[in-house]
Amino acid sequence: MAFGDYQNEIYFGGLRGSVPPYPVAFAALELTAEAALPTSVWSYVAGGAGDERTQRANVEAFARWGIVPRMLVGATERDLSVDLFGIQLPSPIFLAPVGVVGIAAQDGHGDLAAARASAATGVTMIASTLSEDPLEAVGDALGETPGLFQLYTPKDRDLAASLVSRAEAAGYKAIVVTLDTWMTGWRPRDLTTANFPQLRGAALANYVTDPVFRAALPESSRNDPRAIVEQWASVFGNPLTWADLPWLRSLTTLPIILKGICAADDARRAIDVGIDGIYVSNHGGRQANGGLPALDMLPDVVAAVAGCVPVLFDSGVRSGSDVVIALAMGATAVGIGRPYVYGVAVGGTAGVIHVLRSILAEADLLMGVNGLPTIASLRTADLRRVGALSD
Ligand SMILES: Cc1cc2nc3c(=O)[nH]c(=O)nc-3n(C[C@H](O)[C@H](O)[C@H](O)COP(=O)(O)O)c2cc1C
Ligand SMILES: CCCCCCC(=O)C(=O)O
Repeated sequence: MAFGDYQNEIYFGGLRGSVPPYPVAFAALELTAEAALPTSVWSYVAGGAGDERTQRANVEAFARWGIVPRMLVGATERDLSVDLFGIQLPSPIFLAPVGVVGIAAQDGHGDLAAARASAATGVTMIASTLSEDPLEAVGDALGETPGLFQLYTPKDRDLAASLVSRAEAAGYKAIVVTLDTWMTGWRPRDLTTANFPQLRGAALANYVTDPVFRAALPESSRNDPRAIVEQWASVFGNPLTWADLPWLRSLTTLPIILKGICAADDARRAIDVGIDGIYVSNHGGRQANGGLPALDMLPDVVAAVAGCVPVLFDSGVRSGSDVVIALAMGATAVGIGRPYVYGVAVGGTAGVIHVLRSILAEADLLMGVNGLPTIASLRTADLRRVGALSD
């Protein structure tokens, strides 16, 4: 079934009198998710760093780019598949790693909801270190869909090695190392609601199930939530440097992707030391305020990488048209972050499936009407900047 067929399901469902169960437009989804969540949870997932200007700029950046449509192509069949490390993925989108996502789910199992949606749609998921279900359970829920594991590298190297080897054993296909969040940025909404301590305790399943983590706790404290959170706080957040990369590389034969690389020089240097993939992201504006929109940093990185390794991208993607623009700029695959969290909030697994299918349907239909039926054709599309940065 073509991704765009989801449009027909919604139309004909509407004709039969059954309205779509979840909002289709992103703005409506956002409002519904906000209404469904307690204020402190909403503030955490929707909020960002500082006055959130970078977060807003991430979204607005997409509106400054447009594709020149091509006619008489007869793009009745579209192929949105991409290759990632030799794995053929049916679509070019993936679920970005979202920690603590369980707090947005009615049943607390947001990671499992996302993994089941990944299994149902074939959309790859990057499972966060900070999950409420152990990475093995999340991996099982992915079914046949390949998953990637995101590593928040702990200070304890043995614990890092243990997490990576568990991810390997659970069948994850790559390790995504996040570089930009070894400490949290200045997040006024969280500081105002003072909810961070409660959030921290909610997503430590990968730690409490880890033999290295458990061994570091006195036996009498292994089931004590306070001791677990304290132990976690003492190991979380290794401010990695270039000198750590050979060690990271030595942990696994799986491909390693670095998340948060936005400078061309950093991308080149990472490839020189054997990194297998670059992930352009500013963490959705949650870490550094006042920075450039992530999309505006993508072209330089794509040019620097020059096709040597895949370039993943996220931050600000809200629709199928955003996906198409990022692909036309050279991203290999495009990450969906907050929209899928809102899907969890409004409908659990079904909500995430709806969000993913809506984004894919829009991308598919857009490629058809623009006469750009494949990802390869998108790469050669005439993409024009339509406004200045200060618009
Ligand atoms: C609630 C929340 C939790 C996140 N947790 C993680 C995480 O555990 N690991 C990580 O690498 N990125 C994390 N991110 C960042 C996302 O992977 C992604 O970079 C970001 O959501 C993209 O921005 P957007 O959602 O505005 O499109 C998180 C984002 C949100 C919204
Ligand atoms: C103490 C660090 C917690 C990070 C939580 C997950 C995340 O990446 C986020 O953006 O929030």
